[in-house]
Amino acid sequence: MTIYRARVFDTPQNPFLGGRLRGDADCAIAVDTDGTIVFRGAPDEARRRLPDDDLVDLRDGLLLPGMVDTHVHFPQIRAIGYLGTPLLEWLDQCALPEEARLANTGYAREVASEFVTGLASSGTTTALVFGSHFATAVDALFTEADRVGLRVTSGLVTADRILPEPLLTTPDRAFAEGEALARAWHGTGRLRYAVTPRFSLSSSEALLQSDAALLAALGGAFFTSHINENLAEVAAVADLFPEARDYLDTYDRAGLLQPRAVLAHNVHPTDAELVRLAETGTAVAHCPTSNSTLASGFFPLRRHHAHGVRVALGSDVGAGTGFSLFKEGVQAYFMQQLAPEGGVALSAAHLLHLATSAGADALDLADQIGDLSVGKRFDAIWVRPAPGEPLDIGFRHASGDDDALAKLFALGTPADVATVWVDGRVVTRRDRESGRADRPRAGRADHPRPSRSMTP
Ligand SMILES: Nc1nc2[nH]cnc2c(=O)[nH]1
Ligand SMILES: [Zn+2]
Repeated sequence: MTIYRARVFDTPQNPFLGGRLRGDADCAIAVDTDGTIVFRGAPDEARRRLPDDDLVDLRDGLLLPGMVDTHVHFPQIRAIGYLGTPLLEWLDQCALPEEARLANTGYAREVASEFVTGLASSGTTTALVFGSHFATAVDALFTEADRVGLRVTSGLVTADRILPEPLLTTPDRAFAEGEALARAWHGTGRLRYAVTPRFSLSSSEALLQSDAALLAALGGAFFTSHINENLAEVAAVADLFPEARDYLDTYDRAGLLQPRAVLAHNVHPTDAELVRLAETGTAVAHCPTSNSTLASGFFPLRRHHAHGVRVALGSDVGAGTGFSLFKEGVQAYFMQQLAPEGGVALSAAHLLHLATSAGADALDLADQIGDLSVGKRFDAIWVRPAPGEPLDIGFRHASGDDDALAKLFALGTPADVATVWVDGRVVTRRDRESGRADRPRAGRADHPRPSRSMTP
């Protein structure tokens, strides 16, 4: 058992439904050797109940739930930062040529290591990851995620038209390769499989049907793809699927929609699509830096919520500009502030909820992660800015919890994420002197600065 003593922020009560930020100025959280939170309360009570257990003093900073990224592309870490083109041109010029390089398994392994390091060192402990068109590359991703211990749901990306030839497959091959990957990884440790057609634009009806058949065959797997991101894309999908009522219907007709489904973007939905998303329980990943980079448009958050559609955050690396969900949170705030039809006024508590509990809910993990309550897994991040940095000054002069959290979203970067735990084990820690995050490690029980002698 280890007791962590810290200032703790989380959002067990949904702020979009009247809940508030839970800010505990001086809180003890006891975690058993299995990684479950077994006590949360006053430090002196923790000491009374658990007099012999290690106590780790994290009061110099903030303890938050691990971040949950519901849409991020593994093969695109080296493509981040290509500015100035809309979606379809960006795919042609930037993303797809890079994705083709993952045919080389050595290259894919390097990228997998960079990618998992990028997630962990930014404080992302759980992610729904868009995989690669190459089964060997997806295998490399699962291998690395398993080694480090992150919670990753991912799968083979499928396409059978429009994309460059090396990225194409056939419905039969997609099924066979996806099934083999899922048999190897779905349910292994913290890993799960996601059936992943790239988008309807690059999918025949037969391919979507084969993806749906695999989803049905696996049981408990996810479906993820893109939808309604860009107006030229939406028009092209309408041309290719004349029978479909709308973009969503291309997936719906194949039988892909379900509560374990996450569609990225949905910047340009119809009301009928929002109704159907809610009916099927499909969640939406809102990716605000990507929507800005590619000038895709303003995300209609109010309409999603009015229809009862679940929304969480995605970084959409590499159209998105990095892994940090602090940045995605503040960009979501900016865009709602500027939305032409009137956006949702987002508080810092809303942003934390979108980056943690809402993501846990979208990934059907709300019973395990998303906040730091008793009974949940200890997936957590310790944010400790360097002394004298603007975030450190902000924390020291904040007027209260909401103000401190707003400063975190305004100023926080991966450099401020000092330690990251999954299931109670350190997966990465940043060296105070060099500022470097150590290479994410293979889930060893390993805690920062334990001190049994410290009295709370
Ligand atoms: N943002 C984004 N949208 C897509 N639609 C199809 N593929 C992609 C992709 O890689 N990134
Ligand atoms: Zn994407």
